[in-house]
Amino acid sequence: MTHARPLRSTTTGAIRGSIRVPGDKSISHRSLMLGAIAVGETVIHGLLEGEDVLHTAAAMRLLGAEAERSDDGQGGGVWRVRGVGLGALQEPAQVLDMGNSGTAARLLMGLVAGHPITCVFTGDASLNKRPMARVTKPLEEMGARFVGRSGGRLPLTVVGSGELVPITYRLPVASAQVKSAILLAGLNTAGATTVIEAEPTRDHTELMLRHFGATVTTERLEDGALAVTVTGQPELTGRTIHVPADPSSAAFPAVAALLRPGSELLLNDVGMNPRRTGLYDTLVEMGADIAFENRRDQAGEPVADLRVRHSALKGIVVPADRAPSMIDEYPVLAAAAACAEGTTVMLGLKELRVKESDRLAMVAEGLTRCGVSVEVGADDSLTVHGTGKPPKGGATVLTAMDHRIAMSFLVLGMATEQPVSVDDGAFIDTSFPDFVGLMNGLGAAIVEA
Ligand SMILES: O=C(O)C1=C[C@@H](OP(=O)(O)O)[C@@H](O)[C@H](O)C1
Ligand SMILES: C=C(OP(=O)(O)O)C(=O)O
Repeated sequence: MTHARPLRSTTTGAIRGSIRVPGDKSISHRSLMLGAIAVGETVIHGLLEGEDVLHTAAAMRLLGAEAERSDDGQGGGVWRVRGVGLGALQEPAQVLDMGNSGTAARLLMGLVAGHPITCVFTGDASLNKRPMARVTKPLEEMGARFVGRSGGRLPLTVVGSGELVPITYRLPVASAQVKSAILLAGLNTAGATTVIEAEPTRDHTELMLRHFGATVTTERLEDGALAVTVTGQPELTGRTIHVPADPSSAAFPAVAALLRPGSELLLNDVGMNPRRTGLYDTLVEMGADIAFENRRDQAGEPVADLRVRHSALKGIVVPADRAPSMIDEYPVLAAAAACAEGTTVMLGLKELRVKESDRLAMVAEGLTRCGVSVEVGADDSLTVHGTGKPPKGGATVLTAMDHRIAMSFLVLGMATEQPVSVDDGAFIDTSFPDFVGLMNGLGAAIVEA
């Protein structure tokens, strides 16, 4: 990103239409990474062509895989990845730049840790502030080495090994990225590597590893935790993948439709993996009229078409144990809560502090600027007091290089008395290219500020 892109969103009429938001970002990263270490060709339909995923594609090329895009004849792209085989990633001659993406950085550090190569990782100013010790610590226990800045942040150098030792690791934080990094390192490790998670986080890595031919088991332990085990050194074979539409991206047009009278919106092919649908459960509890139609399985992932209609929302308490299944959706939920009648309390949000921005602080600051009464608790809870009337708006919200802060407040601006501006919408391209065009096609009014 070079130049800031201020945007302004103005109260709109109904949000109406039928769209497909871009492909799931988590599944897109994983399809490129596993395709790169499989034997043969992997064909990916519906890959998210956002900047985060394009950084992963560029990194896989530097690590020796081929990854080429061609038109699918329907206005989209088909990606073909020719893998090098497990253990055969090549030492890159350049720094691996992960841009704004925590998923790309952490999963790829796990993958290269299990290879006898040395790689230098960096990211943008946002990513280089984010904690990486949560990944480097277990990987060091397996035998990889890391050299970098104090506090284990990027830029850092990974000295991988083809002779890692398997571990059983209990996650100290509910993080699918940490779980995935350890499982990916365990792929090229003799024996069984196990990750224990007290709370179920997204399981796209497990599902996709099985799809490519690895043996991955998930066992519920007596204390209720899940033990995920990968058997090392599988034969991974190139596959065809159909990436569903991203439920985290669909959340933005969905909330916009809920907030605007007269709205009826159809969101097609949305991924409905139960580890990702906490926001939709929450919105329905708040009174949202959302129909989940045409439920089906698509290449191992559940999918549905969501029909969303304007609804009068009520404030509720969102329990902490729901956080892993909606961890990226709290900013847009807060926008919905600001327009609801009554108070919404969101519990267990400590992890929001270390996303692309400190989302807890940025959401509270932005809502306050828009005239919404909000509190951040000492327990990292977020409380939003909705009045059932449109918030005042009329502010410019700081986005801190965070795509979801930008999109959430542009959605809020569709329902406020006065327009809401964001200081920089450029980072929306990391996860939702053409967000502005798609939303304006539904009836929004987002313009360059
Ligand atoms: O594994 C993944 O693809 C992701 C996991 C989540 O991060 P954590 O695992 O750090 O919670 C989420 O915030 C991120 O957008 C994508
Ligand atoms: C936190 C997110 O992604 P990442 O961790 O990959 O930067 C996100 O997409 O909200």
